[in-house]
Amino acid sequence: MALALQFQQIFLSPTRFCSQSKSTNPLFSLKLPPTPSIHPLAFALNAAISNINASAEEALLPAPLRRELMPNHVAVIMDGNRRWAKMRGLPVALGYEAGFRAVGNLIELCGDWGIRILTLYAFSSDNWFRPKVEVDFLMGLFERGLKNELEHFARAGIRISIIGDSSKLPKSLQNLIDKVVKTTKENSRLHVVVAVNYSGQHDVVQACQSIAQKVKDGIIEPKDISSFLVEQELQTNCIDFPCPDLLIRTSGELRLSNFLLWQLAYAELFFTHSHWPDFGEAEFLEALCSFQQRQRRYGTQSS
Ligand SMILES: CC(C)=CCC/C(C)=C/CC/C(C)=C/COP(=O)(O)OP(=O)(O)O
Repeated sequence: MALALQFQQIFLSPTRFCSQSKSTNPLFSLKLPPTPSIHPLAFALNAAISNINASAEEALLPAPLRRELMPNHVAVIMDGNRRWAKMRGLPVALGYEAGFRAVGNLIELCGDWGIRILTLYAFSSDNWFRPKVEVDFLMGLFERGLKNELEHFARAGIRISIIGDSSKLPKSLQNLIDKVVKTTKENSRLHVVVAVNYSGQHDVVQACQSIAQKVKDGIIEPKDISSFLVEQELQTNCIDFPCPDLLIRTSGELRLSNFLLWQLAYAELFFTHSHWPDFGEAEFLEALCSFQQRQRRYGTQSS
């Protein structure tokens, strides 16, 4: 335990979820009038500021990425935290800690690169069957992370939502989740959706139950049930783009593990052998470049 603590102090010093947000620089949000000002000097000045504005926006995106092809919504299965720890002879808890830091880096990159929604699979409804000490550690990590970063989320324009059945979580975590969700709900730079005690099958089942109830109550008729209506009833209805454009799964497993089963119908998939704690900027860039080279046809047109 002492060794673990020492490692934590040396290698896992607390980092902020997001560093100083580049997009909060007033230059980036400066709105210029659509028509040139009357005085030529003012016009030249406006044009110069406009160029700074444009180049600054572009500078946030690494060279191979094209802004118009960026995914709106990225979902991630953060697999391999325990394997990462075991490979290094470390306690599992340190794998989760390192995974948590990788989350912070990814949130920062998504904010900087203009991704609108990031959905993270933090705890599946099957994860309760893990050793109690591990589950307790994860619950503590979620609580500590949310508490420490709340102020920072608020400042960095990050909105937090939770999907899954949070009624089974420790009461203190439930209360904190309510507070974080309320405090950040007006933020619009990046929407981070954390799936905790989540099951994709259960999400579809609860949507069916809700629709069945509406039919029973005479609010709708069976013929009114459509894909659109089902989507409204899924837990991801809290976000602007409910269906992810890109799913990333780390650690070499090629499966969905009950994550966003309906919502991933047309997502592009990116799998990597890296364990989640090792997933950083270079690999995220690779995933996005791969995404930008895909032809998304939604089963309709030929190429
Ligand atoms: C607040 C927040 C979003 C925190 C994130 C912390 C974090 C990384 C959680 C992931 C938990 C989890 C069950 C991962 C699955 O991989 P695994 O650990 O089971 O790895 P394994 O496949 O090697 O066993």
